[in-house]
Amino acid sequence: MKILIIGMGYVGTTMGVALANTGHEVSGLDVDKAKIESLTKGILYFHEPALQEMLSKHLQTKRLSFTSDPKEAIKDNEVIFITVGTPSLNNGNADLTYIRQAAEMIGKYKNSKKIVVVKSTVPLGTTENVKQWIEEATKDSSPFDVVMNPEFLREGRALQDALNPDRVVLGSHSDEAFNTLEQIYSNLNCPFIRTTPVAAEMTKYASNAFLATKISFINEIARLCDQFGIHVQDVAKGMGLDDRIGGAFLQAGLGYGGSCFPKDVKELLWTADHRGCPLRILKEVERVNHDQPQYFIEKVMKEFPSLADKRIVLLGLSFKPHTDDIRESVSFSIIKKLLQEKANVIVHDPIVKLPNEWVNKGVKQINDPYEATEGADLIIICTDWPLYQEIDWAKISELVKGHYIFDGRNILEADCIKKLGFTYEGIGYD
Ligand SMILES: NC(=O)C1=CN([C@@H]2O[C@H](COP(=O)(O)OP(=O)(O)OC[C@H]3O[C@@H](n4cnc5c(N)ncnc54)[C@H](O)[C@@H]3O)[C@@H](O)[C@H]2O)C=CC1
Ligand SMILES: O=C(O)[C@H]1O[C@H](OP(=O)(O)OP(=O)(O)OC[C@H]2O[C@@H](n3ccc(=O)[nH]c3=O)[C@H](O)[C@@H]2O)[C@H](O)[C@@H](O)[C@@H]1O
Repeated sequence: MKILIIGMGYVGTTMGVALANTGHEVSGLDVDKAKIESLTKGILYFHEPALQEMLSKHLQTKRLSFTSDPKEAIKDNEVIFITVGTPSLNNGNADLTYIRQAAEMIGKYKNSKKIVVVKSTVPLGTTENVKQWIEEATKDSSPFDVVMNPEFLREGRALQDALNPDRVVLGSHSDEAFNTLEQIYSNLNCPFIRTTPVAAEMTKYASNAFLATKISFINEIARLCDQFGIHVQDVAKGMGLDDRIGGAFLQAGLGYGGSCFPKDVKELLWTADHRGCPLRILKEVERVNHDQPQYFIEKVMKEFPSLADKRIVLLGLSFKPHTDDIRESVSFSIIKKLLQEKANVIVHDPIVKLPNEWVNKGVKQINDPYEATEGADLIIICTDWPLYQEIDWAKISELVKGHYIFDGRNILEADCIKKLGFTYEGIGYD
């Protein structure tokens, strides 16, 4: 089938590659010409495991192409996915500017029957608005359907998730649209759910909100574990083996970051408040997450009442491993607090380049982990990159000045690290 995807970000690019891989003929459209230029040359402009290889492959099979020309792209394709961003406004509400622009663009250039699929995460009721925005912008009388089809992939394993999702949720009022989407996804071996657009929108927000809740829940339990000298990992393992609970998303640490959980939790809270139906549990989830970096810094400052002029090496800048995405990364909340305490901050990340804004504030990046840790007074781990488990901590113990490790992701074996002479502190783990 011929498919157009509007918005070549993390989701749109991954989807495009995955759909091309299942035999569809996919065009990717973006307003950002630099992204289109890069993708057309076969260069993935962000880091995502395995995606580069498959992008190159499907440029060669010619099942994947990219364009900046909305008129031709919309005319040529009957099925159009929208994967543009829905960032937070200052009040927490999602900014629908890009969604509306995409809808109006479809309306403007639409010349025949279309199925428009909203893949972006959009607030309750938005899919109906998309329909209206297309109608208002079009002179063309041929029919069109709108479907809400939320995306559940995770960064760092986006392609794997796109090729093997746990479920496909489709929200529409049209059987024909349901059938077309099921045909597009016919190679996927997972349950399909047919529902209304607004229920599909809610399913996406409720899923992210629930996962965020698991994280804040275990982080609070970890704080109590700290009080009693309990290893929270042991507790999470014991809980997770119960099928009704499940072991995923019970990794205590610095809290959740990224481009989605923080923004989607805010949006759902905003919507609930404005309907007079506040979500009390979710409010606390957000509060616990907000306080988690401060809780961690307080642990550090118990050992170091003054951080002024201390050489602190911070490991990990991305919001999670296997991605170069730093949107809402907790690492930067930690760096900010360390700078407020007048510390001397050195950072390391296997793939992220420190943005200039932070270089200008005096933060220094060193690309070799051994060179970075040389002369350190203390080390802070912010991202659970496997590299930080694999590096030679015995060698590092000979390079540092002070033997202190604060592990914000609980990734090191405390006993082994302590044997090397380090004082080790995790979260709910020491
Ligand atoms: N990043 C993720 O892991 C996931 C994101 N989502 C949701 O998917 C949506 C997209 O997220 P990302 O891919 O991370 O965003 P992104 O910011 O990486 O990409 C969005 C792209 O849309 C483009 N764009 C904006 N307006 C446009 C227009 N009128 N026409 C053509 N292109 C336009 C931008 O230039 C950008 O390249 C969001 O709603 C997000 O919440 C859902 C699941 C996973
Ligand atoms: O809507 C979205 O954009 C996506 O948001 C999350 O995916 P993502 O943000 O890529 O990454 P996660 O693996 O969920 O991690 C999010 C944050 O939670 C943290 N986390 C995760 C799991 C855990 O046990 N503990 C924990 O602190 C991570 O370090 C990271 O900062 C969801 O997992 C996806 O299903 C969803 O599609």
